[in-house]
Amino acid sequence: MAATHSPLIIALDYASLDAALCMADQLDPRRCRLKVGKELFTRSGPAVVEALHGRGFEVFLDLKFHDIPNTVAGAVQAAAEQGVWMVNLHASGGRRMMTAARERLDAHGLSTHLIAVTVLTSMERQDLAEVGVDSEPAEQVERLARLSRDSGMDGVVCSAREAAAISASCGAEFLKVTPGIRPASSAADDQRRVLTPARAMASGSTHLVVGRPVTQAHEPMEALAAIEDELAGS
Ligand SMILES: O=C(O)c1cc(=O)[nH]c(=O)n1[C@@H]1O[C@H](COP(=O)(O)O)[C@@H](O)[C@H]1O
Repeated sequence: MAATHSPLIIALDYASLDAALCMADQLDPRRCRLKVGKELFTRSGPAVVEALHGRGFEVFLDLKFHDIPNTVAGAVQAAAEQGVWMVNLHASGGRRMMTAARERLDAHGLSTHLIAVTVLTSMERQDLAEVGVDSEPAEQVERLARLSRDSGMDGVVCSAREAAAISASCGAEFLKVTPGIRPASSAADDQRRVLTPARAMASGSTHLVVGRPVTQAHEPMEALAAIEDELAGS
């Protein structure tokens, strides 16, 4: 498998294995990693992970586990045993859930990166209020990032807008995987807390998750190259 130094993770949000592989075949494992999420994995199962590994890509399996500790530990183990580079769970599942997942990976010598989703990048203050969280998103992200670090996570998923504060509190090495990346010319779609690629990296993101700005582009490789150019020039 080609290990890449690129911070780019392209989200393969497709409804079929064929569509996902058609996009993967236009991309280069030396220039990005790929993310497999809920829709694609629910339709195609582990076959998609195998197929992407076979093409040389490192895979972020984004299933955002959130359940009782024993169930999440088992799910994380199952993901890691497929050889994925990264897997995630929801930090709001709490300390015992995250610790159980960490301990399960360690007990089996599995080195998959384990990260926790803080506050989804589609959410604003009003969305948090409706689920009973009376905080600004940045404040809740910070709270969950510290809990994630203390529970043995390798990093968090957050908006790039919160990455600098997390670097300050949890350290530069703590992974900040940031979706909601939008080049200046792209639509925000359903995302709310967005930033451009260059500003996201300058803010301390360690990895950028990019979906539609690349996958919906007429020329996906050109869109990817434009992001690389923006990062190189920043
Ligand atoms: O865990 C994620 O990857 C994730 C967390 C989050 O807070 N927000 C978020 O958008 N994502 C994922 O990142 C990707 C963003 O895709 P685009 O909005 O098309 O760039 C999607 O696959 C989302 O599932």
